[in-house]
Amino acid sequence: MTAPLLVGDQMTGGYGHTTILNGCSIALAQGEIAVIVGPNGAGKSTAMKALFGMLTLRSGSVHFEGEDITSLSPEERVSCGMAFVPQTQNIFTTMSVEENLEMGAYRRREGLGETMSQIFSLFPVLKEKRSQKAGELSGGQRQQVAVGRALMTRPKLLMLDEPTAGVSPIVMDELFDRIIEVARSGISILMVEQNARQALMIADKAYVLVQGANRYTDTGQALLADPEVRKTFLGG
Ligand SMILES: Nc1ncnc2c1ncn2[C@@H]1O[C@H](COP(=O)(O)OP(=O)(O)OP(=O)(O)O)[C@@H](O)[C@H]1O
Repeated sequence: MTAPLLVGDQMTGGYGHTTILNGCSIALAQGEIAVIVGPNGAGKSTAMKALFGMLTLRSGSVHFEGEDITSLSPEERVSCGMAFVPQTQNIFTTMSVEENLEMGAYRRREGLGETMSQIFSLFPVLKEKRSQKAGELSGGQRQQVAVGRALMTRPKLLMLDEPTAGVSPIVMDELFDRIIEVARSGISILMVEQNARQALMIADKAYVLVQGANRYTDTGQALLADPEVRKTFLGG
C-alpha cells in the first residue's frame, strides 16, 4: 500500500465540555479520494476541523506526510500542503471571481498565472465570469470558486466539507466530476458528503461515522455493496 498522506489517529475532542469525537480515526494515501459519511450530527464536520487544526484534540494525533502536525495551526497546515473548503462562507461575495482566486494565493508570488489557468481550464465558467462578483453566481458556481480558491495554494490534499450542499442533482454530478478531475491531477481529496451514495461511488476509501466514532471503513464500492450499510445509511 502507498504511504499514508494524512492520518488522524484516535481523535477525541469537542466543543466546551461536550465530546463530539470519540476516538475517531481517518486516513488516506496519496492520490486517493476518501469520503466521510454518516447521519446528521455524527461529527463529520468536526472530524474535518480536527484534521485541519480548527479543533484542539483532547487526545489522539494528526500526521501529514509522516510529520506530527497535531499542534500546528490551520495556517501552518496550509504551508504543509493542506487546503480546506468549509461548508459555508467559503468565498468573498463582494469580490470578483478573479480576486477570490488571488486571495487564495496571498502567500505565494510565483506562478500565480499558471495556477489560475489550470483552475480556469478545470472550471471554464470561472474564466467566463472572472470579473463578476462571486456573490452573483449560482450555488454550484460559488462552490467552484471556493474549490478554485483552495487550489490556488497548490495543495497536496484538498479537504471539502459538503461541497454539494444545496445544489441540484445535475450540478452535484458536475461538481463530483470536477472533484474526480482534481484527484486525477494528483491532488488527494478528503470530503464530507450528505449524498452518501454518490460519494461512495467515487471513494477509494470511505468512513461511516456514528456518534463521533468509526462504524464502517472500506472502499466505497464495498460499503455500497454491504447490506447493513445500505439498510442503515443508504435507505435500503
Ligand atoms: N461550534 C460548535 N459549538 C458547539 N457545538 C457544535 C459546534 N459545531 C458543531 N457542534 C455540535 O457538534 C455535533 C456534531 O456536529 P458536526 O457538524 O460535526 O456533525 P456532522 O456529522 O457534520 O453533521 P451535519 O451532517 O448535520 O453537518 C452536533 O451536535 C453539533 O450541534
